[in-house]
Amino acid sequence: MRWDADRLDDQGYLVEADPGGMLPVLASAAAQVRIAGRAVAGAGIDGGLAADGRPRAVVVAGVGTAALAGDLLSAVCGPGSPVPFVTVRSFRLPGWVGTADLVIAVSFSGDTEETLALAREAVRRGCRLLAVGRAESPLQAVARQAGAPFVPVEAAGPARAGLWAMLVPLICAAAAITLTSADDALLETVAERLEETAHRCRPASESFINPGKSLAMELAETVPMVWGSSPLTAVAAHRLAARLGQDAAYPALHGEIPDVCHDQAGALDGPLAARDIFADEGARTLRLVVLRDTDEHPSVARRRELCLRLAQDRGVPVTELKAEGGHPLERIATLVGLLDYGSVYLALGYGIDPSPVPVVGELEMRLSE
Ligand SMILES: O=P(O)(O)OC[C@H]1O[C@](O)(CO)[C@@H](O)[C@@H]1O
Repeated sequence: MRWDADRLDDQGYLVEADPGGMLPVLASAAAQVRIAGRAVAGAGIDGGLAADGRPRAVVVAGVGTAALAGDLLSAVCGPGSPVPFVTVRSFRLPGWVGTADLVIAVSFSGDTEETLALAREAVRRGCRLLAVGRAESPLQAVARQAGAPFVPVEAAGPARAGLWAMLVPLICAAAAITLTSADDALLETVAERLEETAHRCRPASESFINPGKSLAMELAETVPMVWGSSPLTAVAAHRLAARLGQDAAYPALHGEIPDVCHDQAGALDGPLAARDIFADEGARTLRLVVLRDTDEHPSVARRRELCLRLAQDRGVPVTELKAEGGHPLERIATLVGLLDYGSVYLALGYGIDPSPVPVVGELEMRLSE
């Protein structure tokens, strides 16, 4: 696999190399937000959730992108939330989860083993349950049997492309129990932000003005360390690493400042950061990608600035992206919209079809043997 930036401006190639249509699917993010908003209204979850009052804790049960939606829910509701949020991404609920808690089982397919196990366990324990997933899926059957509310997920492409379809119901559910604010106007603002990014990152827009293609060109041939400067942008960092792994078969480290400074800053003095004077240009592979939030703790902002300087002092290349907007959902949209394009363009620049993840398919096949 060879990186070739010229591929990104070859319109014929971008269609041919993307048979699963990941680029058009990315462009449908805004539509996903609007459709999900209508699905929530149609499911009538607001009244039911509000009538039962606030739970003791909100537990989001899911894996992969669904779990990431749970992390985003927690970050959007913020550290001031009177109710704790926990994302469970395996087969068992923690022992303390019980009748006073709301378990939200999320699965794009509605047919993922871990999530179904968690949803069934929540029912057995008498927890309040909300399910979000594909219509007529096994997850919907669990909800139906338990008499629990269900929000259908409608989106094209693989699960990772359905982030907005899964996240919007979670945000609306949290709003129904007054843990965040979210109304139609906010969803429309988020949709417009995603539309704007899709326009700027559209395949026909040339690399030199296309932020998605520029990001891919910066990431190419580097090992990215992606650091968020708030809990919200740290989830965006995780999102980029997850998408790179799935779209582009590409590794990336991620974390949140300040914690990540303790764990990963050491790499700035490591073998991937050092310049090999005997090698060609490509020898230095580390890149620091910093995802800034508008809402940063002052001590975090100071560490962010200093870490950027430490990287620059060592000649390690840096990419800095900043979230925009007021509401955290809007801010995350401005970052994730762009990062998703960067990841898909990176795959295409390497000649990789961004839709299938063959090794995960193989894992699932072996598990079913
Ligand atoms: O949202 P679902 O359908 O439960 O899938 C969970 C995860 O499993 C995968 O489909 C495969 O690992 C991921 O892409 C996805 O995030």
